[in-house]
Amino acid sequence: MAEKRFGQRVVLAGFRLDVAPGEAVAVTGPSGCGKSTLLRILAGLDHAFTGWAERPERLGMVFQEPRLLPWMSASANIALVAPFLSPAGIEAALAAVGLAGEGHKLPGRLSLGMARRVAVARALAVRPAALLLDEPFVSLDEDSARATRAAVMAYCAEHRPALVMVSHNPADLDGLVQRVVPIP
Ligand SMILES: Nc1ncnc2c1ncn2[C@@H]1O[C@H](COP(=O)(O)OP(=O)(O)OP(=O)(O)O)[C@@H](O)[C@H]1O
Repeated sequence: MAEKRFGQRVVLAGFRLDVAPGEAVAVTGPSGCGKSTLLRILAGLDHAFTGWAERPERLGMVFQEPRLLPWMSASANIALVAPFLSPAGIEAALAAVGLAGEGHKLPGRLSLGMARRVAVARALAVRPAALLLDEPFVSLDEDSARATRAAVMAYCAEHRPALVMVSHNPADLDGLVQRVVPIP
């Protein structure tokens, strides 16, 4: 349950969301209704709100922008959050999102779509109990989006995290989530 104020602007008033382990939920709503704000609150990145939020310790988050460390290769960005993975494990994480053989590249040498896929691979690599995805497949071509969506679905089938995703794409809403929660 949360209510967040930005000056006079109030978002998420009276909003409540419960997501069980193994459940996948899409949050939809008009631009500016508070979807990204909700994810930040759920992730524990924003504490200045009225209400409460509970989350498991192991979180994976994909922001609207990839947010990779620009001085580290794609593989090193993943290794940073998942030091328990072997080089082969990191290569497998990249291959799962269609980026086999690209791990040596710095973020500046990746397209936006590739960087977004590295961000998804990084979020899955931490083996999160909750996965928070902010429009994760936007700006991906159809094949990349399909591969990346499949990687998320495979992770969910195997590890059963609670998944909260911001998306307007019917392909996500049909295939990936069990429930759509509109924010007014
Ligand atoms: N740091 C901030 N300072 C002031 N206002 C903010 C701030 N962050 C968000 N807002 C406002 O809060 C509202 C919710 O923003 P948020 O980014 O959560 O919306 P959203 O539903 O994710 O939008 P979109 O679909 O366009 O990404 C918007 O009106 C936005 O202008």
